[in-house]
Amino acid sequence: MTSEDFFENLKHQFDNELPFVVYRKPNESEVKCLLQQDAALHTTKEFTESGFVFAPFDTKEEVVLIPFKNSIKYGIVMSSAVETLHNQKSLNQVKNNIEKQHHLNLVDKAIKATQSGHLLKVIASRVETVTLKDSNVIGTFKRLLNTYSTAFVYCWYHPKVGLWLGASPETLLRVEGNQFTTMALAGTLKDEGTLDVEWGNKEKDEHQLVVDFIVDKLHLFSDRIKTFKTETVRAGNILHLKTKITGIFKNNIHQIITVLHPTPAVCGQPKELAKQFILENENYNREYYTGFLGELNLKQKMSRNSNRKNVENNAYISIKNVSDLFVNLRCMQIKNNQALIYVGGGITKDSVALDEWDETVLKTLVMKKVLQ
Ligand SMILES: C=C(O[C@@H]1C=C(C(=O)O)C=C[C@H]1O)C(=O)O
Repeated sequence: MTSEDFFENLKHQFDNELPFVVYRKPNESEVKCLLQQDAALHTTKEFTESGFVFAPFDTKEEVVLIPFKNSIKYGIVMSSAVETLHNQKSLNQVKNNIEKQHHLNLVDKAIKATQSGHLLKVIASRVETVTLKDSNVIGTFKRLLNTYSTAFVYCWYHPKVGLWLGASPETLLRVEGNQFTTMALAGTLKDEGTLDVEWGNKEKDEHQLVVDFIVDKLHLFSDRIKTFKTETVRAGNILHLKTKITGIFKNNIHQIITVLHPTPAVCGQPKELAKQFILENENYNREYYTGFLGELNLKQKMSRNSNRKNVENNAYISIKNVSDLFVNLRCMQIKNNQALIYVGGGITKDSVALDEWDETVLKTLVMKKVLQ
């Protein structure tokens, strides 16, 4: 299939108001899509089905599933950049002062809460609306593909839910058989062209809090947990602190998702207190922002031993369940010719409100860069 046919099929699906998802995993060249053959709203509770999940921030809300069995799957390999009209100038509108003041108030309140109570960290977020001149969604998705090769780039649509696009730098959970990989991604700096940066204590502390939470929770279900060295990584125009964590789990994926999501990278610590603060104070609905999305229970053939000398074992192929879930960050929802861009940052007792505002402005540029 040519890339033209591929995108034409997507457009057709969208025009017919049928659910679909199209995505590319970090550092991969294959772009995959799932075209659901009906307009039904499928959901999952137990995470036992095979499909593509789209989960909201609030765990009380339904998790949407595009089931593999009701869908047509395509994939194309795109080694070189897709042809697009790239709009380099970002839509950096003059900030609405009311919006800014509102966010500063929220951050101030969050700082006070972390200074005076049991709350150690909370993510304060906001949504910024940009009016679009161009409503070509597939074109926007192509620009995302071209711009963010190291991110999980996606466009997800369901007529009963909405249209979302994003370029996430954060893995929630990758599972292959009984092995899992996750990451703590927290701590943000503007990318000034080098990875050799000095992180402040505020960033190091808020990062460590996420690492400790994940390791602590995973110990309940897993063996051989390994925490890798913390590194500085680039995500678009931004740098983050990242720590990879791996292990072997004894239970099912549902339990791990339940303890991980939402992590203190996107909610806070302690989790319930942070969630309560967010639901009471943010004054808007995050919907799927800081939720998660990705492939669930893909059946994948695995060769048991890749050691070439061992010819007998090489012939032994097993089928494994593979899931690859990402946190829904650096994302936007498109509604009535407007892009709703969702951004936030971790607040601790050492946060400075204006710096936190600047961080959210920086994060909006990730999506604004691909809008026209
Ligand atoms: C909440 C967001 O990002 C999260 C918060 C970060 C931080 O506070 O430093 C860093 C990465 C993400 O885990 C966002 O991008 O909207």
